[in-house]
Amino acid sequence: MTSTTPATSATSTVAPAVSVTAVDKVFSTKAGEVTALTGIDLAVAPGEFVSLIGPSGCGKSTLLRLIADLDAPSTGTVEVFGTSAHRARLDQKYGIAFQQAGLLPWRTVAGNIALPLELAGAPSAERAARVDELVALVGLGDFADRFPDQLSGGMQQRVAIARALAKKPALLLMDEPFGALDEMTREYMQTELLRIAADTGAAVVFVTHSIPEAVYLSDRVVVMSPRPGRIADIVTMNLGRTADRADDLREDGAFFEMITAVREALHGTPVSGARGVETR
Ligand SMILES: Nc1ncnc2c1ncn2[C@@H]1O[C@H](COP(=O)(O)OP(=O)(O)OP(=O)(O)O)[C@@H](O)[C@H]1O
Repeated sequence: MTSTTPATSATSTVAPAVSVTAVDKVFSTKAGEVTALTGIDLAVAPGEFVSLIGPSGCGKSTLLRLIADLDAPSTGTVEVFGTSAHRARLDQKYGIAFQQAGLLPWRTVAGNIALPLELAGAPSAERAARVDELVALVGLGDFADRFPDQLSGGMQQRVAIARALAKKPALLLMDEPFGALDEMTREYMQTELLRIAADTGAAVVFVTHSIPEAVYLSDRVVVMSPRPGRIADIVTMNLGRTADRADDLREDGAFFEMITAVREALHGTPVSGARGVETR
């Protein structure tokens, strides 16, 4: 079942959205060295949706941070669309969204979404047009002038996603973006994210603790094991194109079969390591 190459365009000559090769990450702490990741090889195709799942401390966030160039690997290489992760960050080739929406409270919805465009020096007319497009894309057209504290958690998260998309990145890096939402809002946001990813053609690397969330969203689910963090398995979802997934997929037999497949892959990891993964 393990395949480090993308499920789609495996024979394509187009550079992968993400290419992680022979990566180790060792942190030096006062208590000694912590090997967070070892022997990581992973390629994500353009437009592909890949989730990272695994017990607490297996290195999911560390791997995402290496792809985002927020930290550097100890050995190995990370490339984004064929350039170094560092170059890709400077060129703003990806958008990033974390569990906390991280909005600026003194800026409106439109002001928050415009921020990356302002930082890039986009002319104000172009900025305004793009912000209009983005608030519509995430369904917040009537809320452009509101401030973050006037929005629900789900709406704040949609603003964060719109901000991440402002520069039209072909890659989105998301670390538990829906972890703080109630279950109904979370399911709604999952469906919205698939729609937005399909509309924009962006590849997504998505960290989650939830098996159903990973199964619903992904083309492939990367199952990680802890101490040191490594890829234990990669499970390809046989649920049709992510772009076409509707809410009723969650009640489909094939959906439950895929949940079982991911759960079994996780249970291949040490039993004590299963902490921190939700099966709901
Ligand atoms: N800056 C750091 N300094 C030292 N150790 C770190 C640092 N960042 C992460 N680690 C360690 O690396 C390991 C992997 O951490 P990471 O946060 O990537 O795991 P995770 O799978 O995302 O966990 P969780 O599911 O709980 O968010 C852990 O043992 C953690 O303590």
